[in-house]
Amino acid sequence: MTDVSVIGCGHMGSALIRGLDRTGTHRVVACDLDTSALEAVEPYCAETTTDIASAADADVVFVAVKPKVIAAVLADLDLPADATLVTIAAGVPRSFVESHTDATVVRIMPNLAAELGEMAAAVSWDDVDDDVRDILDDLGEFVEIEEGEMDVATALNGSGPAFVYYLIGAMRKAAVAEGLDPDAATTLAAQTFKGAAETVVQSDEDTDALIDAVATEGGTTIEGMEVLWDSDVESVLAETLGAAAERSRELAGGFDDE
Ligand SMILES: NC(=O)C1=CN([C@@H]2O[C@H](COP(=O)(O)OP(=O)(O)OC[C@H]3O[C@@H](n4cnc5c(N)ncnc54)[C@H](OP(=O)(O)O)[C@@H]3O)[C@@H](O)[C@H]2O)C=CC1
Ligand SMILES: O=C(O)[C@@H]1CCC=N1
Repeated sequence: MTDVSVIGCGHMGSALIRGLDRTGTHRVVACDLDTSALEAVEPYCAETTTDIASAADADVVFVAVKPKVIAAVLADLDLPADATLVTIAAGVPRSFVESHTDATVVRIMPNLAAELGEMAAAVSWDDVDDDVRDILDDLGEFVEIEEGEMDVATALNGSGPAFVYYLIGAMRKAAVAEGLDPDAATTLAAQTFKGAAETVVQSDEDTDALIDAVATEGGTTIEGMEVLWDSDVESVLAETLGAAAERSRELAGGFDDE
């Protein structure tokens, strides 16, 4: 049983809280200034509080507020050296957080699938912290990266769910335009992404080989793939990730002199 607190119970903080509740192996204190945010997570945690001091008494403290308020939150948060502070804020360097706390700082980029135990997270840290490792295992999959790679990870797995929602929506829309029932199209589009993602995770083959397996000679898939290969979809996706990563770098720039 690890004592965890989550400061900031908005979209990402509440996803972490709900995800941790699924495992039943953590005692979670939720902290937010907004009482309606606390009411929403109350069923999933041991305690809710508007008092940041009550959230400081935990082994692992997630700071899940927006980058623009993190300095104010850190100023009010007094953690002992044996605590671990997990920062999830896009673009906020670990060194900035370290300069405002005695706790060990771990920087992660999570995503909203934490709520379902299907999070993809990128983590940068010096020493492996077993409590944090166990928590991340409970919430999904994580990879360890250098902090310099955090901007691209933020684009890929942090912002990524939004890009994937867009792609699912676009395929669904196209199927409906071709005459499919909208509810059927939603199920088939979403489950196709889910199944394809699981195949990539479980297969030893690369995505080109997996495409070959779908594309029967003289069949339907190759006709669609020819359109994709001739299009600028690949460069549009590169631009999409590039824009998100660039914004992460810009946010980091705001913490250079602090
Ligand atoms: N959303 C996502 O998918 C992801 C977000 N992140 C990171 O997570 C962080 C939070 O993002 P997100 O959840 O989207 O933002 P939200 O605005 O949804 O949540 C932030 C919460 O923090 C609350 N808050 C503000 N100030 C304080 C304070 N002083 N003490 C306690 N709580 C406070 C806010 O209240 P109020 O609304 O009243 O200001 C709000 O409820 C960001 O740093 C973001 O970069 C990382 C990965 C994915
Ligand atoms: O959009 C954002 O800034 C946050 C970080 C990654 C996902 N959401």
